[in-house]
Amino acid sequence: LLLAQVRVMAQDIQVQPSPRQVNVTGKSMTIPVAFRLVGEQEANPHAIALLKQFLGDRLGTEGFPLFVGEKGDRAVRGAKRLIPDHPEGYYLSITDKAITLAGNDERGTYYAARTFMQLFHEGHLPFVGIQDYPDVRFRGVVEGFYGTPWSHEARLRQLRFYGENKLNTYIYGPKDDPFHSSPNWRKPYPAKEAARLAELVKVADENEVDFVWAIHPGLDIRWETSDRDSLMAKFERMYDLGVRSFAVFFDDISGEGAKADRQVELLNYIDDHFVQVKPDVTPLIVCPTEYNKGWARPESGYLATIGEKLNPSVEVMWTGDRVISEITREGVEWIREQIKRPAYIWWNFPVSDYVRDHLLLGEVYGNGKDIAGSISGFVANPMEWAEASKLAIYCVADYTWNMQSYDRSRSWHRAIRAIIPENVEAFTVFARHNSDLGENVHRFRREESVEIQPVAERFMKRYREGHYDERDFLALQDEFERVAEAADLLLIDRENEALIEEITPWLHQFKILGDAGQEALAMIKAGERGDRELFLRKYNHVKALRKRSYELERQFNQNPYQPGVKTGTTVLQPLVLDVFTEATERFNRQNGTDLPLLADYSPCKLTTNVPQLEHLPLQVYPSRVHLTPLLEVVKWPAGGYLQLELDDAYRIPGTRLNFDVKGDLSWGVMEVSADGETWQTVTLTRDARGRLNGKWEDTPVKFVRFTNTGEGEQQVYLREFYVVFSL
Ligand SMILES: CCCCCN1[C@H](CO)[C@@H](O)[C@H](O)[C@@H]1CC(=O)NC
Repeated sequence: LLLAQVRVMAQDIQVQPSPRQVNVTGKSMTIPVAFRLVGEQEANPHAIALLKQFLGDRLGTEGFPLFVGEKGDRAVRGAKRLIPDHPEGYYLSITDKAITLAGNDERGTYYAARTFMQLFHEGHLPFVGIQDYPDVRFRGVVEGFYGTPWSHEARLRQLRFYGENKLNTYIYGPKDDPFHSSPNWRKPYPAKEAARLAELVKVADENEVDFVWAIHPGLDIRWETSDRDSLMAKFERMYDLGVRSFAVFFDDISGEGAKADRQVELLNYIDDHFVQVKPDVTPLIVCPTEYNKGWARPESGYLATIGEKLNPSVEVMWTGDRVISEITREGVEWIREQIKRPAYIWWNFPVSDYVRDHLLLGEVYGNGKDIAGSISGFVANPMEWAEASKLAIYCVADYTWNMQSYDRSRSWHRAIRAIIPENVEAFTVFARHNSDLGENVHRFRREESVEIQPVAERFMKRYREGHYDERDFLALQDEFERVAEAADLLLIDRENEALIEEITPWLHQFKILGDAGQEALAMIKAGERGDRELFLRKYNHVKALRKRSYELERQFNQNPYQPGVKTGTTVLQPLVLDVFTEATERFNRQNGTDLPLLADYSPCKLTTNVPQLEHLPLQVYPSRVHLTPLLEVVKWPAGGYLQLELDDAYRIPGTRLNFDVKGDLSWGVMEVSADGETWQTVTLTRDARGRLNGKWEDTPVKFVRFTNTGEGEQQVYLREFYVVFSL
């Protein structure tokens, strides 16, 4: 046995998530050429399988002893006192005599094995004693977004990723799966989907992940025994497929399905007659209709009913103070009071189904580090881009396992190394400029381009004043070069093809941004040197790049909500536009020319007095304006109006309203006006799919508005509202 000559200190121990207690002697040993497993019969079979697969032919009947087992197993009898008395806790020790992997329970043993595997990577084994356990009981991901559900392969990769990062929960709840939600929640999955779900459950088990199957019945549930029995029957079928963890989602619904006492009656019935009678089913999880503080209405008594009448064994989900929000100590203490139990956090990040043209690749920050004792679970709702979501998921794994030691920047850098080790630098450049959401209906924002932002701001200010600092100019040029390089390096990356496939549209957009930035800066130099020919070359190149960018937006990632491909929207894109505009305006002044600036205006302004619509981004095309549809129920007060002001007077060959609403729309009226004073009503006709269509062929108008002229508040789903205009 050779003592390795390298000293290994605690901070050299690269274990993810960060372990709670690490004691080192400073010494280490070369990796034994052979190991023998002790305890195989009693230990968690998934841990044994993992070790066998990892050690491969190093495993034999002779060799260095590797003791594996749970508290009470013979193989780890000696370590009993050292095993942390916490769910999923473990004790790991490496000495010159033996290695011990001792779990407080089966999952703990599995985690000890995972940690052991990470200690291998430097080619020697440090002499270490680790006592570790997670802060949060249930940790993982809820696939709960609107949009294209993840593919089967993507889900398999996710489950293995969770096993590697000690996440123990995956909640299956894709809103657009018709067998999860309406209309087919009552029906069994067709054979093919059923087989796939069964495979997911198996792979989840192997990775010590609870596969939670969620049902979303609220859109059309009837509070009768027939629907209750349908739901129970569906759960039985999922149980037969191997599912041992269940959830009921009552989010994003209105009407009958939203009644608290009905929901509680059903949930208690499921708990009493299904969860509690099966030997091996984990606690039932519910996502309430009032799932964030912004929507909680004390007068409705909804949360009070949940708190008082729902069986205490049922977990209740919560997204925080708003739908999309940072989770704070104050916030979780508030909800704990209401629901009389710790909340099970559904964190709506990095979900991007309300900003679908953006990638959210930034750091995970803003959540309290002092909330572990007040929550029972923490699951992240990801983007429809499974591989790209791993960045945030990795950080959530770090955060929920050991909150106090969580370091947002260290975790983010480790996440990138874990996901694309061959192109860390390039992906870091890409991710740091693809992290903010832009203006959005939830008004949730994230930092972006943090390092270069002050340089860009200072440069533009001084450039306008006529004396910028050359070092700032060079720093910006360098960053745009890195942007262009990163895009090309990642576009040819073959190591994580699934990831590159997801982000390719954004990589093309990123390349254009890098080129446009360098060329816009070159316009400044050409202008300063009075080199008209060069200036015009660069000017035309930037305009061409802008057009390519615009065409890319029309071609990729088309969806009815936020179609297109946005990148660097918070700092770099505006900087390119500012530099281009300033340089062109100077050129025009110096040369008496009138080179047009880039058309980046928005020909349409939205005004409204309906709170949920206030910050609705518009999708503007050459002759159409779309309102971004909303996934949530919109409460439209009497007198509430939504108004579009066009940039000129147009005819309106077509306008469409698609409010998915119970009953008719007689309470609303659509009008147009040329001056915003006198209004004419537009006749709306309903088409086969229930959508309301109108048009205005008379005198051109500048304003279009829709008003609730009825007596009371209406609740609608704003599925579609667009105006086609023509000169
Ligand atoms: C506000 C209702 C629409 C938001 C729905 N949110 C997410 C953000 O868009 C969406 O991905 C998801 O379905 C979720 C619903 C939700 O937050 N449930 C607890």
